[in-house]
Amino acid sequence: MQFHLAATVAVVVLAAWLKVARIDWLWLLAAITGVWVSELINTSIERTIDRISSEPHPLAKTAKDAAAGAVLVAALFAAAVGAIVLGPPLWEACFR
Ligand SMILES: Nc1ncnc2c1ncn2[C@@H]1O[C@H](COP(=O)(O)OP(=O)(O)OP(=O)(O)O)[C@@H](O)[C@H]1O
Repeated sequence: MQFHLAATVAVVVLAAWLKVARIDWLWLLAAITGVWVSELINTSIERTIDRISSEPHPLAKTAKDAAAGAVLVAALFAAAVGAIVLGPPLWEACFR
């Protein structure tokens, strides 16, 4: 959660500094929201499974791994959006 908060602040500050277009703000906000929502659901599933039983069980493993996979998918989407939206203007600002 602390990593997500730091990443969110960094992206928002960088996007504001680069003055990205309004439509690009929507992509960034969608990506940030996707990561936060998937992480919150992942945490909820993990805690619920741990509350029910700490015994190893194949279904518990599948549920936790699927929830973690959802976070990974959202993070990959966010990385792609970040690269597409922030990459070119950042390159422009740094090297031209
Ligand atoms: N009850 C269980 N039965 C079987 N496998 C489990 C069980 N609990 C966890 N595992 C396996 O161990 C891995 C790590 O579990 P853990 O609960 O530490 O999740 P985590 O993703 O590391 O959570 P956190 O975000 O709290 O660090 C899971 O991805 C899952 O494969």
